[in-house]
Amino acid sequence: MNGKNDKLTKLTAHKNDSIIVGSSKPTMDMRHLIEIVASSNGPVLVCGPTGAGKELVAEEIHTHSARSGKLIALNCAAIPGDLIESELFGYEKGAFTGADKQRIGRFEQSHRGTLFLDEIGDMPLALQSKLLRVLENHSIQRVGGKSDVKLDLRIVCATHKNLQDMVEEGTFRADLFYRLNVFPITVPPLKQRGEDVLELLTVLIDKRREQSPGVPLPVFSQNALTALMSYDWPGNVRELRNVVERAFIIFSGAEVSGKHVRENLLTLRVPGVVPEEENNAMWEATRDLPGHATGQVFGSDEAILPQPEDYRNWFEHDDHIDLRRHLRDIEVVLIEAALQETGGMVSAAADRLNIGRTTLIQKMNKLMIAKDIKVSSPSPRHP
Ligand SMILES: Nc1ncnc2c1ncn2[C@@H]1O[C@H](COP(=O)(O)OP(=O)(O)OP(=O)(O)O)[C@@H](O)[C@H]1O
Repeated sequence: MNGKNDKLTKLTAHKNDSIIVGSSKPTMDMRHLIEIVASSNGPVLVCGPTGAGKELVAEEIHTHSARSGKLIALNCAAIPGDLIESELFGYEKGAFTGADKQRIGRFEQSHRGTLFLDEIGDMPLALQSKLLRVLENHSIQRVGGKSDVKLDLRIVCATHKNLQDMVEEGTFRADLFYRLNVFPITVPPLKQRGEDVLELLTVLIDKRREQSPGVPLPVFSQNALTALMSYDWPGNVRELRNVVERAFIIFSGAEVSGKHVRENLLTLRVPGVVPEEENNAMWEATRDLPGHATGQVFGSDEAILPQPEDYRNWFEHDDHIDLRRHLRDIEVVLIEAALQETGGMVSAAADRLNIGRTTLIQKMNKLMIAKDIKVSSPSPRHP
């Protein structure tokens, strides 16, 4: 890393033997729980929203256990319901058409190791009772088989669904739920552990750099970091990983500003850049506004701001305007300009904008604007 990203690394990197990145309290608490539970052989239920790191928790539990076997995974949502049984239990030769030789299933593959059943909420009801029996008896029968195979099993399940609700609806067996829920671990959504964002960003940038050495890094400005930290992350760490991916593609070797983050990287929340036609239409429609044609609006001591009334004939130029977006853009530009003018002094900027300091701070938080606005930032490679 170079420049700001170097600083970022020093600020946020921490050394430990965990694959779970993050030093926020919720993450540390979760890691502590994992350490406690890893050494037991009981089932663990990992809950949390999609992309938050449930699979990583399963990996960590296995790594910290003393179990000598492998970590074997099965995603119950990714396999058609009628195939899950043979995937899990394996089958004997001739058990069904196409079973031309014996096959060992995931239960047996995970003997002395850990079986990770992802999306357990998607397991068909009929199989749920079979899983319960395995948990009680510590043995399985292959499909088409007659004898029991004794196994040393450790099961970790994960779900983003609310199993308790499913139990009430009758779509998840209560007895299995209580058997699995002995040791629940909840992976909090990323928005509840905002302090982890910078650490994760550093690690994800490093990982991405390892994949393509020689590609110049995107350099995140302070504003960009502030914007990332104030975002809600509905897609959690997976979404952050996608943001890093996009940053490498769009801003390789360039500085990423807060505006770039809002408009180019967090496209889930803020739709992409204004299409060129929309931009042109905006320019066409405002070129006749007072001051615009003469460059006075931004260029002269006698600048005249466009007046609200001047927008009255907007629809003579275009059929639509995204009002919320337009008003938000004006707010962002003026607040950033005021902060720049006052060297990041919030009270002074609030004076210039004729609003209260608290109001300005609320707006800065909402619009993800940092105090220390950069004077200029290079354009992205492919804006
Ligand atoms: N704390 C973390 N530290 C480092 N990487 C993380 C962390 N949490 C998640 N990731 C990364 O984010 C991505 C998504 O994580 P993971 O697949 O574990 O999420 P999940 O909760 O199992 O999602 P889903 O419910 O959609 O399967 C992976 O690339 C994972 O490596």
